Amino acid sequence: MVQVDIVKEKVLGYLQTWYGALIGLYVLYSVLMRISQHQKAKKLGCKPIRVVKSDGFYGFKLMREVMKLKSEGKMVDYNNERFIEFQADTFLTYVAGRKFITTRDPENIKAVLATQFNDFCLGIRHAQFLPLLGDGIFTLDGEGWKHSRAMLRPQFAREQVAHVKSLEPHIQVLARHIQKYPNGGKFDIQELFFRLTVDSATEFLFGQSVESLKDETVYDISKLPEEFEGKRQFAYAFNTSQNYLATRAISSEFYFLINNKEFKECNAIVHKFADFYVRKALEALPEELAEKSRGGYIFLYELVQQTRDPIVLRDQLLNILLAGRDTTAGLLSFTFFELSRNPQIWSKLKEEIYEKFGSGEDSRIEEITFESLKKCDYLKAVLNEVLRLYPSVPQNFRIATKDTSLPKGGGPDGQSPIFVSKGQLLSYSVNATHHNTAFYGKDANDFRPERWFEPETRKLGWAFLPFNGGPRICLGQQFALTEASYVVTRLLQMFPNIISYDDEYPPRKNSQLTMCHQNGVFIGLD
Ligand code: HEM
Repeated sequence: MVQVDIVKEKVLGYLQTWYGALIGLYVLYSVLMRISQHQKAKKLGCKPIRVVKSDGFYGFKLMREVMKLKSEGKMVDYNNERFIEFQADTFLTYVAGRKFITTRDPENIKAVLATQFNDFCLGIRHAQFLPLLGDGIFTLDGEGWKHSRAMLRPQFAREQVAHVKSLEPHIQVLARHIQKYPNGGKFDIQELFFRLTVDSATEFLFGQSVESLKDETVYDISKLPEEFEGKRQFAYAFNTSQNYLATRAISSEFYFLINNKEFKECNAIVHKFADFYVRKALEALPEELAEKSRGGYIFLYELVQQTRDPIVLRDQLLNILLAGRDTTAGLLSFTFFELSRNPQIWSKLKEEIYEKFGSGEDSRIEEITFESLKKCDYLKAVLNEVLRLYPSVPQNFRIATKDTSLPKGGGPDGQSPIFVSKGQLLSYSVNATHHNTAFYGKDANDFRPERWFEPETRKLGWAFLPFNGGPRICLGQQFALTEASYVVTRLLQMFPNIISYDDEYPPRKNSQLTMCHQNGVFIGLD
């Protein structure tokens, strides 16, 4: 009894110090929070999450392993394997001391992206991407995002994305690069696709391509109009800045530490390019813009009719460039990677394209339109299958804006709702969903476009989600599919034969902001 009194006295004495009182308050607050969360969870019908993994001391061991796997190009596949290993579609884990809910369950993904859209946000993506992207659709939450979406959505209407003609000059330059490797000589098509997509995207967005494909190996660059100093540096600067953004994203709350001189210089080059063309568009008369748009739809020229604010224009265009460029390059690269390994699929695709649009010298280029490409069923199946096996954004993140729940993952069978507290980090892996045998059968890991003609694949709903879903669904979906379809069609018409020089399967994948091949895609075409 005397002992208890002594301890009591000591604790009270300690609590009378300012730091003691502070700690006491914190403990009290935590206990009250836990009680309140427990009550909310009960009300929402939640049960404890079925699978919890500590992954070494608070996930520090896992983090080390994941960084190693990432550098080897194996992280994306490893993330899929964990669902299989844990026999769970949703689990809780720790990464560097932080609690993390991971899910591949389509019902949970649907809740996060659509039915409970307001319960989740992007978190600190805006701050992480701010130096390059400013305030734009891809990074904003809440009212700012709503406003951006309302402003940009009409620009992606069908007629706008229908312009495939402006792609042809870029394809011609791309073909010259391929012709440098005759008789099926080995080259990296991924590197060329990254240049193609930055060229076509800058033309579509700013009205001026950066023409990164036109280098001295295929072109007399002295003939290139240099409207201002810095245009030729754009592609390199944008790539470099993007890599910094990816590192800032991985660094989570410590993103601000990644802010060196190179990053700042590259951002400045990108901004200088964007500002130059924005200023030109703002200074031009409406009839001049209409004249310039005659050759193809220019996003900037339409957007100046919505806003005259040069910073808004710059930020939104760079947001779209970031969202649309690497994703399309990745889709094209994985498509040629798989086609080169699957001669039967290549032949079947050629048959469809040659029948519809001819081949070689007899190609009927003017017949390749948004509408006619949409009727190429096998081509659509091939692209779907690539997006299934290699979704450009394999894993994505959201943060809970309030105490809420997710429909699945709790209780002994994992079928009950789970509680998600405010501020909880959540990751959803569409890549893991796309590889789940429960939806795609035993051959879920195989590249088989034919599955897209089978009735069960057509009914997948939220189990096939390469473009996201709900209010934040990708705005450029039709644009990307049209561009990819056009490029595939034209390359097949020009080069009837393909060979693969990559023997590693599944391929090593580089997953920064978006996914691509770790070491390039080496093929031969002739
Ligand atoms: C294969 C090509 C593409 C894929 C797989 C893809 C996929 C996605 C995904 C998964 C998101 C959601 C990102 C998130 O919320 O965290 C997204 C958003 C977005 N995408 Fe795409 N995308 C592609 C091409 C494009 C293109 C070509 C454009 C524009 C020209 C574009 C414009 C956008 C925009 C503006 C958003 C933000 C939408 C919003 O937050 O409201 N995308 N895309």
